[in-house]
Amino acid sequence: MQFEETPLKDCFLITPQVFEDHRGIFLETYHKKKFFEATGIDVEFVQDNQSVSRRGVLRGLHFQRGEFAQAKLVRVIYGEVMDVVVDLRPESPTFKKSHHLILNDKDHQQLYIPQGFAHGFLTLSETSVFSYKCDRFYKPGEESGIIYNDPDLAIAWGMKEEEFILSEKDKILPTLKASFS
Ligand SMILES: Cc1cn([C@H]2C[C@H](O)[C@@H](COP(=O)(O)OP(=O)(O)O[C@H]3O[C@@H](C)C(=O)[C@@H](O)[C@H]3O)O2)c(=O)[nH]c1=O
Repeated sequence: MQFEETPLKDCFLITPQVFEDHRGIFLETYHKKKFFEATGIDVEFVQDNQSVSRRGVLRGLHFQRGEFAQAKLVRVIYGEVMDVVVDLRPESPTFKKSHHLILNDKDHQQLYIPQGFAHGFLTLSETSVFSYKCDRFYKPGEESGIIYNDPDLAIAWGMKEEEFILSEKDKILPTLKASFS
């Protein structure tokens, strides 16, 4: 299992060791001790989530407010997505910076997203199965976000905007400037 900090502070790309034999493959998807030794982050995950999406579905960019902020460990079990994170921690050297990368069921890479980030993903394959761990419980009413096509972030999602399928709440999320001026 390899850990590499992304251009965003405290946000890590994790590449598992994949063991392949005549039966198929095996990989560790989470190892608390290895995670701590590599990152120095002592996180306790309390909720696991899974979503299934079809091509063009864009979920995000989401976060929970204040004390309900969630760190997440995200991965793709099936298919391929463009995953996007934004550092929204005013005290961070990478405040208001975004990072995007492909996650898929071939590389099995994972992204550790600290508290104080917004997160979203776009499904590039016909279907995706997305799985993630969170260190705080879901808190309805404390959800917030940044609009996917924020002019300052100008995220390269890798697909034409006309093809995006969004929830009604994600269509009306505020801009970065409106929330963090
Ligand atoms: C996130 C979540 C949703 N729900 C419910 C609320 C709602 O009725 C239904 C769908 O919720 P949403 O539309 O918010 O689901 P979704 O748009 O997939 O939200 C997720 O997006 C990605 C990008 C994230 O990073 C996650 O933290 C989460 O915000 O599931 C839960 O019961 N528990 C949860 O933890």
